[in-house]
Amino acid sequence: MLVVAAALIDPAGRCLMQQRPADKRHGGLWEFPGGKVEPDEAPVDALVRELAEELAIAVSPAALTPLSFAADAAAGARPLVMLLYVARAWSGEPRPLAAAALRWDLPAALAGLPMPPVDVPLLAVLRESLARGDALA
Ligand SMILES: Nc1nc2c([nH]c(=O)n2[C@@H]2O[C@H](COP(=O)(O)OP(=O)(O)OP(=O)(O)O)[C@@H](O)[C@H]2O)c(=O)[nH]1
Repeated sequence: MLVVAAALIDPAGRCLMQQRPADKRHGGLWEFPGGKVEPDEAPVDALVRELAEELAIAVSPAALTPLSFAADAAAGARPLVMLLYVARAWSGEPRPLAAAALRWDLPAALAGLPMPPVDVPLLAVLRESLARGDALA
């Protein structure tokens, strides 16, 4: 299963995380907004679509910068590969259309949140990248 997700970073350097509804897989955990890539869909197009569906924001494909990826091969579950992009520009104010809640926090403050396994190393990469002041993040 290929999943795409975005770290939306605001001008204060805070990252948006959303909480999965209790009745879904990984319910209650905090995740990057995004979702599954459909067959024949380009990953960036899938992410633009998911951000519109989940948050009601418009993001240009050019504003999505690939950051890293991670894989989760947990026993009993479909192997998952997640591609994480960074975005600093979008239009609209993110609204929790699909999530139980949204929160904005500095990546360092997000580290203790309960999140799916693939998100943990990706959040660490994001923190390091932001701390270095990488142009891409
Ligand atoms: N969006 C998102 N999904 C994640 C993250 N980490 C992670 O393990 N996942 C998993 O990746 C899968 C994404 O599925 P989803 O349910 O969000 O995607 P979707 O909107 O396309 O699916 P649906 O329409 O079937 O509900 C879920 O199993 C979810 O638990 C993350 O940071 N963001």
